[in-house]
Amino acid sequence: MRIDILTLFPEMFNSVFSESIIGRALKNNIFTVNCINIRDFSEDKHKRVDDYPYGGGPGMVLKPEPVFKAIQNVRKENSRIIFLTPKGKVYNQKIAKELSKEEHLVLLCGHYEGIDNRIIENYVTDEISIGDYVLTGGEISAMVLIDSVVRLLPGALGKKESYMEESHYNGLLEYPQYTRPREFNGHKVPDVLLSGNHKEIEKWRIYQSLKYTYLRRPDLLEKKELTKEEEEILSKIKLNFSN
Ligand SMILES: Nc1nonc1C(=O)N[C@@H]1CC[C@H](O)C1
Repeated sequence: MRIDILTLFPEMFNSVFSESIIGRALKNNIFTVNCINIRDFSEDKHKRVDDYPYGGGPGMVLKPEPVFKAIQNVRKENSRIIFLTPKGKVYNQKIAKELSKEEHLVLLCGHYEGIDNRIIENYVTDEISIGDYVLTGGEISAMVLIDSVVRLLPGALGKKESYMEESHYNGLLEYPQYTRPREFNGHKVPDVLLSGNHKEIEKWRIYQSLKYTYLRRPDLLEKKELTKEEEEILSKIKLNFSN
């Protein structure tokens, strides 16, 4: 997978691409990435990339020409041109999985009050929001998208870092995790996890996953096709936790 990032602040991405799992995936050529400064495509002698909004109002708007030139400079036939914006569809693991199968992602990071709408209407394929809040720029949203997509690419996660059972992967919240020591500040690890009884451990994990999802994200349960066993466990949970 190739990822091109169109941004006014390419330096913001340095640590993301040099550290941890994403840094290692890059080093191992699991994906390639290129940060492009939109300002390099401004033909204005002052390298301006923004201007006042037509119709008045506060703030500035990203001009269409430099953004268009930057997009044309990187786009390929089947590129997904993704504009990060609070007005987009809210990002989730399902979208991450879908994007992880693409060959080429172009991430357009907004700034100021936004971007000239003619770019969105005519050249953007996807508008994605990472949540209902307003950031100062789209760069952090782009980092969130890259992290969640790259970790799904074959070979990105090492043997130890399985993602098969993580929250929002199988549609439910993940069960609680514990590691050594067995007792910490008087708090013990649940006995079942020390029992070596994998059937019981699996049952405990399904129960915990359904419990957390029922209590914190019942909306995920509505979308999830539960097995008969999961339905039975959920009925017990509802009895135990019905307030
Ligand atoms: N929430 C979000 N999900 O993706 N991007 C955002 C976001 O707040 N973007 C900023 C809005 C104004 C500035 O243009 C950039």
